Amino acid sequence: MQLIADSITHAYGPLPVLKDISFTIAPGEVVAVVGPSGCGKSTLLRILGGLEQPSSGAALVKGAPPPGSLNPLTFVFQDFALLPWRTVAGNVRLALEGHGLAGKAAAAIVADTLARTGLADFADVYPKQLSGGMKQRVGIARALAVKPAVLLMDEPLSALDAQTRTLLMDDLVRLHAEGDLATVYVTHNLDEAVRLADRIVVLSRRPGSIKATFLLDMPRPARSAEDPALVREARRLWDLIRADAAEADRELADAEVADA
Ligand SMILES: Nc1ncnc2c1ncn2[C@@H]1O[C@H](COP(=O)(O)OP(=O)(O)OP(=O)(O)O)[C@@H](O)[C@H]1O
Repeated sequence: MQLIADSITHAYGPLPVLKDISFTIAPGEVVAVVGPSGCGKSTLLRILGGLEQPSSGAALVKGAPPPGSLNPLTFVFQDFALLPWRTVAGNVRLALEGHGLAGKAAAAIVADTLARTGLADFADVYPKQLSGGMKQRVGIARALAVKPAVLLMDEPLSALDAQTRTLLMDDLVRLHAEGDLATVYVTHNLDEAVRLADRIVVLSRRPGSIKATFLLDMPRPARSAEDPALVREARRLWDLIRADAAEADRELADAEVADA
């Protein structure tokens, strides 16, 4: 299944947010979306996932989702969004219950998903007993349980410390090596983008339009944070974003002063 951003333009009332965004996410691909604060990254992700309708253009799906997919487009958010009164297994099962799946069939999927995400020993633990990294593993497990074609990840690691981020990036690399899962990965963190993405879409400041697209053809499992080629790519990205980011920060600061 392909997910297609087809000339997406969006405004909130008088505020133009996105301008003529087009790209395609193929099976197995990881596309990172980066750009200055407020340029419309999260809005674009919500539109791609069908949570919002764009002012013009469309988010299109072409082809069939993987067999057994309960939710072809599934979100993973920064704040984990776990239910505190449910165990790890209970949180993952919740995603299945939403699709009418219970009993043995659900239990088998939950067990398989927990094993794939390194959570098998934590099935009966409650979220408050888990570190931030483990909580986000549960968030990812819950998303994987419904067998998505495309994961839509909005700053999934930005609440975590650097070490935990590295571990979870390793997890994501492994999960993508298992099959045809595709991901749209919104991030501020250019190191995450160059570690994980096949393609990086760089948005301009608001209204976000595509300023550049970077292709990274190095195999994901072979990449490491210290790799000089990746460090160079991250620097090229930053050079491209820097002026827009500074301007976007000034606009935000001006807006805050005006609000005060
Ligand atoms: N529901 C909404 N109603 C009105 N304005 C909104 C809404 N959601 C977002 N905005 C505005 O649209 C612009 C883009 O927001 P969005 O969250 O998509 O940007 P972003 O690039 O993800 O930002 P950040 O990098 O800070 O997370 C911002 O100016 C924001 O205030």
